[in-house]
Amino acid sequence: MATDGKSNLSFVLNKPLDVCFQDKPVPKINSPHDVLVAVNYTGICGSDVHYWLHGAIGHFVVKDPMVLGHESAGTIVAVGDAVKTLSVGDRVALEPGYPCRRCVHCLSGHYNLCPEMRFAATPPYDGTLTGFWTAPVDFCYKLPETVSLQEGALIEPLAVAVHITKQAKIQPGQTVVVMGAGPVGLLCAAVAKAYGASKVVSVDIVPSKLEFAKSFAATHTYLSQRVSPEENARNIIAAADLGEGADAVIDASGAEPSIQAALHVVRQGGHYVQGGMGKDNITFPIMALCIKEVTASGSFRYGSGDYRLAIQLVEQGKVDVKKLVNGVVPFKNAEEAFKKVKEGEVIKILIAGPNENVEGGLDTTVDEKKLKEAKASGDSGCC
Ligand SMILES: NC(=O)c1ccc[n+]([C@@H]2O[C@H](COP(=O)([O-])OP(=O)(O)OC[C@H]3O[C@@H](n4cnc5c(N)ncnc54)[C@H](O)[C@@H]3O)[C@@H](O)[C@H]2O)c1
Ligand SMILES: OC[C@H](O)C(O)[C@@H](O)CO
Repeated sequence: MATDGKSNLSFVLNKPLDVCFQDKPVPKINSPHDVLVAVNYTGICGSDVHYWLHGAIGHFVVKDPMVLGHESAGTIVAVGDAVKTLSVGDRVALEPGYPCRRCVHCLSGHYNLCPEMRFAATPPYDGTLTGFWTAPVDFCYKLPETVSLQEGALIEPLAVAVHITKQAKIQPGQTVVVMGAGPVGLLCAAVAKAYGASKVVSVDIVPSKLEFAKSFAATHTYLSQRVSPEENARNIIAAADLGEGADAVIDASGAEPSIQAALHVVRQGGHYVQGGMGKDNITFPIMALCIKEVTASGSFRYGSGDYRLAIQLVEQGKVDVKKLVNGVVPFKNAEEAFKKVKEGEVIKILIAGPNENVEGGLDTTVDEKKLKEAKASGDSGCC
């Protein structure tokens, strides 16, 4: 596709709470192994909102204007000379982090740990809320015919959940507790179920989130109380009849009280996974970890095979990511969408576009149907 003269509208964060639209040059295909993708849908992640509000996450500080967004799907509009596996018109989910491929972590298959990772919308790298995005072909995943572009934009958070849940080493029939019922916790619960967990308990401090969790993937829910972590843990175990404790506990909240309760909920010899990000340092119950010989793991983004598995889970109907989408807004309303996420009114909002007239076009079938249903039921989401 000739991109000369094409608009490449991008949603740029200048500094906290200061965003604008900029028409940037369309990126060039710099390697024969790259593809150029017209971005069709992008989900808003908590980290995008955090950068918008605070301009930093930990030591990642926005010093220069940065395009936001990293949960995207789009349509291929051009391919490099060496690309054999994808063609113009293919609909793809974009994996938004590009490792060096040479360091010890990349070579041992843990490329998500690459210290030279260039991750979209993690400063100093621009994100995917833009018209065109260029990426190595092996970080673009063709969507099966039955998977929509909107679902494609949700593959990124689902891949996060796949990676977290892999660390929990869940066996069929085991019991799993997931702390936090935001998008990541909900998806972890769904993946745990898909892995064959017999009980999946969602824990949160917001009743409406638990109601949704029950309708989405949880077999049991627990509304965390302002009591000691030990008491919350006893209550969770009793609420879901977990015997001596859960086989695996995943934290997808990043909240200190939840992490503390988690170590009391997990059974002897069970698995604990830290997926949530929060304060750098917290008080951590080391005696529970030690005496129960709990295996504790961290989980960061996603690695080999996670995107493919995420797409399969959607294709096979094992994780219905569409249910998380409360609304789809046009690109020009991106800031409104960020406000809605900040206000906690939605689980997931997708931003459509900015490209609506490129080859492949926009797949609006899912959102139009969903929006009509939402409007009919009086729940207009954010749109
Ligand atoms: N490990 C990774 O690579 C990775 C990737 C993306 C997001 N994250 C992190 O995962 C976490 C979840 O992401 P999200 O997008 O779902 O965020 P979110 O903020 O939407 O969800 C967090 C949930 O935790 C709940 N919560 C807060 N305190 C709690 C408590 N004491 N007990 C139980 N629940 C509590 C909140 O009500 C909320 O529903 C965040 O910390 C995020 O930073 C990690
Ligand atoms: O899903 C990926 C995450 O949102 C990112 O790692 C972010 O939290 C930090 O850049």
